Amino acid sequence: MSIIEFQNVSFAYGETPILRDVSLNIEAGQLVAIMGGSGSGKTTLLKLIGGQIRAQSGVVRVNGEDVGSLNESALYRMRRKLGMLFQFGALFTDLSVFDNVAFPLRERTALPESMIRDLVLMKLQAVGLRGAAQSMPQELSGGMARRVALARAIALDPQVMLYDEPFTGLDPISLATVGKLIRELNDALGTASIVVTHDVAESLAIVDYIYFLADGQIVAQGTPDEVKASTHPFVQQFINARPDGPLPFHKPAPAYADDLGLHQ
Ligand SMILES: Nc1ncnc2c1ncn2[C@@H]1O[C@H](COP(=O)(O)OP(=O)(O)OP(=O)(O)O)[C@@H](O)[C@H]1O
Repeated sequence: MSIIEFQNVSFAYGETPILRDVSLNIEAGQLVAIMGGSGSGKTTLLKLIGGQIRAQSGVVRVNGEDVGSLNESALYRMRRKLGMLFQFGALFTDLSVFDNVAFPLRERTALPESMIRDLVLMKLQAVGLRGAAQSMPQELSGGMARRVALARAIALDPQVMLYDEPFTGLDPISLATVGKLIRELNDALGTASIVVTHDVAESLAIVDYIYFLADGQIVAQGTPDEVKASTHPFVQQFINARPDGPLPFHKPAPAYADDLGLHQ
């Protein structure tokens, strides 16, 4: 069964359409990348899953539940199944690594402290940082901090993991480590995961499937092998990092001479 399902979803901010007729399915155990240029609607798509915004038409389902029709308490319950790692995955700087990972467990469960301790150590072990449990965030490298944020995001054993630019600002080795962890945790937890990223090489290395968004629409999709072999102009432009193509370098503008006031 699909854990995440978009059925002909359209979303607009006021009169400005952001997503148009988006359909996709993600099953348990699947790791999917959403790629697309700046402003193409990637973060909007994640917000629809979290229920921060509601689609004007179409249906977004998480684990079979129509997110757009949930009331506040049902939404709160649904969000417990979501783990999120946002850009830079900010840790609480006044809390130790241990307390950062314990935070969602203390906030959202009534588990006794002895059990919380075991769970925190298990999550830190999974990201290779049990040895840093007593460190403060400022003592960690960027890559380590991202891994702690990852341990915190999976603290409640989510069914769905959403990653918004998880690789931003990481050196190549930390980036590969975080990528490998995202894949391993996905498989170990059997989650449905979405990674929003600009990192083509890392996505092709770790994900099962890729959706390309342009201007609020899915313009191409496929497995990493299909994407590598694709002759689709948008995919070509994206994976070869060409500055111009279907995604134009120039934002549409009035004629240059008119803009400069060069009238005859
Ligand atoms: N609250 C808002 N009100 C109005 N417009 C918004 C709002 N939030 C985002 N937008 C617009 O919606 C469009 C899509 O934004 P979104 O954040 O989904 O893009 P994105 O693909 O994640 O981009 P990036 O890669 O730059 O983060 C953008 O043009 C943005 O300016």
